Amino acid sequence: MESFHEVFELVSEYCKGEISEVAHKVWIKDIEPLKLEGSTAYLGVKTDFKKKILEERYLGLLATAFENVLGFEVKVEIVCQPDLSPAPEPEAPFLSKPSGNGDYEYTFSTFIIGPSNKFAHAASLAVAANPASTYNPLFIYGASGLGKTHLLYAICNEIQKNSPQKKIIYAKGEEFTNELINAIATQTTKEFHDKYRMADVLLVDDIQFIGGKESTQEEFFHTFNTLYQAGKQIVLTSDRPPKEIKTLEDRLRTRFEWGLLADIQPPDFETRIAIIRRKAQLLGSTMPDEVAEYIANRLKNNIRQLEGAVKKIIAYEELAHTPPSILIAQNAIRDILNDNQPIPVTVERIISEVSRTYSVSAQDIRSNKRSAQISSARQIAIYIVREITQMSMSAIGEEFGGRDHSTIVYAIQQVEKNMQHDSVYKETIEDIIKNIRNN
Ligand SMILES: Nc1ncnc2c1ncn2[C@@H]1O[C@H](COP(=O)(O)OP(=O)(O)OP(=O)(O)O)[C@@H](O)[C@H]1O
Repeated sequence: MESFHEVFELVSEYCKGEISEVAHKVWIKDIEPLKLEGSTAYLGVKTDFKKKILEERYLGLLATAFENVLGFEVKVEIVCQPDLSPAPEPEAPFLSKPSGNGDYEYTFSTFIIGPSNKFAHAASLAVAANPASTYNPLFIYGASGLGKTHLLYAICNEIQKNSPQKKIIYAKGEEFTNELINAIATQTTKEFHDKYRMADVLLVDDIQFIGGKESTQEEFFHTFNTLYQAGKQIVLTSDRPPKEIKTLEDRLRTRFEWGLLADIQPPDFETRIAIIRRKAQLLGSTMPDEVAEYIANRLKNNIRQLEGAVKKIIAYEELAHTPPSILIAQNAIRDILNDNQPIPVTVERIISEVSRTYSVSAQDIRSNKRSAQISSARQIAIYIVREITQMSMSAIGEEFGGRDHSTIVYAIQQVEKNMQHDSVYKETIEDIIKNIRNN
């Protein structure tokens, strides 16, 4: 029989499907499976409070999960043992420990190399082998779903494997921003500084999201300098190169360009085929050549989509006992393309991005106030709404304080005119549109 730990892993997995991710993380994930004696499972927790909550709310779920996994009825006993197994302090904590996507780990060995990504791959390998001594910072950029996060995690995993004592901190640009805002609100900015500035390796995914946010950029600037001067490695990813993140301050842009910029392009046909085959293999199956070619000819720009198609086809194979065929691939691809329809952008989202960029409140943008700064931000918001939504002029007017059709047309013409004469103005608007679309 498998060890009780393994049994409990399956129990925990079962529970995960039944309750929210947060509840699972808080109440179930950290349970210490102690022993199975007869048909009683003893589960350890660190505090009386946890024991109480588990007993009140989750005993039934745990019992059902055990029964499901083991095939017989199990009585669950929660034991509070604060001293017997104190929570070990991790040696080198990740902020949010990156691993993989559930099917496989994001490591160098699961990354397929082709002409489109070999430069970024080689640079990542070099950084992982010798942090802070080759390329610093390493800045990886490319469109969505092409493997930036995979490479970032691979660097993390490799450094952690070779030097477990190193403190690796991983965050998304958005998380860095939100954490800072929380720290400011709760007056814990010192803890925030300490946390990031103690890193031996700092990896920030989707750094473009700090663009336009003044205090975040300020904070990141100091974090960057502190780490860089102390000889620590920094790795950043973005959907575009630094010079195209128009709302990024120059002092950050130049720093991001100090090290190495490595781009990732969409994979060519051979690489797409290799990826399809490898994904099928990782899922314990094989993809017939004609099906692999069929997929590779239709999904060209996004590896996440290729992977999604392979997963669907193999799930179908397992559930319906039907081998992969072009017909099944056709359905899978149709589903993937439908699933990936962009979420419609709301006026609220546009206004909030404009408000952030020009430091004008969303309320003022929607109002009738006429100061130059507010009017200009409002005109830009109107222009962007017209550019990227299907709304009619009068519906847009409604959103912006009940303005009439001609006022909206006037605002759009003003912006178009300004864009022709002022390249910074134009690029900032393009940047805002990219952020809205990519979020
Ligand atoms: N070269 C590759 N070999 C194997 N798998 C890959 C490769 N590139 C991407 N993938 C897989 O494709 C999926 C999407 O990749 P990833 O999340 O790294 O993309 P991304 O560039 O970070 O996208 P986004 O900007 O949307 O976050 C992942 O599951 C990843 O493992």
